Amino acid sequence: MGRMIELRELTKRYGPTTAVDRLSCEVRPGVVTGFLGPNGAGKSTTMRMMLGLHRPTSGEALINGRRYDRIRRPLHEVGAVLDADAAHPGRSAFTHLACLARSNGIGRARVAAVLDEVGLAGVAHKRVGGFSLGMRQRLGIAGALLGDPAVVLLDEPVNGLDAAGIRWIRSTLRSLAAQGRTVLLSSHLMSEMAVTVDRVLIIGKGRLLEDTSIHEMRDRFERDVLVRTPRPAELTGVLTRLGATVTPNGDGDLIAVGVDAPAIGDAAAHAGIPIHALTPRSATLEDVYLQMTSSAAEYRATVTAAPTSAALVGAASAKENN
Ligand SMILES: Nc1ncnc2c1ncn2[C@@H]1O[C@H](COP(=O)(O)OP(=O)(O)OP(=O)(O)O)[C@@H](O)[C@H]1O
Repeated sequence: MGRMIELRELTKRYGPTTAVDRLSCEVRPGVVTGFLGPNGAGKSTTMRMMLGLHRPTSGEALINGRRYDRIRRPLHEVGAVLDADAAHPGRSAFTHLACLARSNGIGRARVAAVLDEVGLAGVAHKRVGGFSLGMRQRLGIAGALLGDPAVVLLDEPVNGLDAAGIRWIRSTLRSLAAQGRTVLLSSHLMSEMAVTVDRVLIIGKGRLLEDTSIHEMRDRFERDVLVRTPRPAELTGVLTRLGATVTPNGDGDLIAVGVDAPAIGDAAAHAGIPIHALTPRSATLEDVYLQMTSSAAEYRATVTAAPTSAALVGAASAKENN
């Protein structure tokens, strides 16, 4: 297989808890993939199995076609940042990386190069204990890049970072992907992911809910239009004849799906029905994600009124029936 991550029916149970449940998917090179799910969904457990830190109950996780424990020089194939505080606070950044490098047969020149790459060259000999969270994250990434690996894994890399730190991580991951690497990062926040990743793997309760691109996710969830009119019954008749699905929203307004705002305006004008407001709306990715994962949390869903549109609820419940 190519240089990528492959999960095959990966499963991890802790006593009665199934943390990861027959997860099968591929993470491709050349793009940034987000591994997304609410707290407790199984992201960390999955990443730890990819890195050979936990043994799967069944199934397997392959990196470039091999299980981690079969990889002879792991740092050269997969770099990981699981915990920003992995470095000893009393050591300097350089010493920390030099120890890591030595155990993998990597020279000191490479240590200096990665420190430069992450912007820590100026503080290479300062104690890690005095580093900010952003600096510790950079150091973690420097460690992950030491062996120039084709696969890079990061667990919640932007957690707690300020805006500049998040921007830096984002552009760093993009350039790593552009170099042809496989980049997987976990998060529980869709808002973070939407601007950073190309593809998303969404999990809930250890199960794969979605494996798609951000673009596809945006496109799939239909838009709707909020319409305010003093003659809702008549307008509903007109729009229904145009093929729209119209539902009252409870505040006296109508929600129309399957027809866009200009068509609604034209049809209303043609019928002589006044329009007081016409608002196209789209479900945000955050809404879509919350809807998806909340139904996973309940396993089988009674789909309750979504915070956004009727179209969104329809799409999400259709998916559950698959
Ligand atoms: N060592 C363990 N022993 C027992 N249960 C565990 C253990 N590790 C994880 N779990 C359980 O497995 C499930 C998945 O946990 P995991 O930490 O992988 O989720 P996560 O998606 O990474 O969540 P978070 O975003 O909170 O880190 C949870 O229900 C958790 O309680």
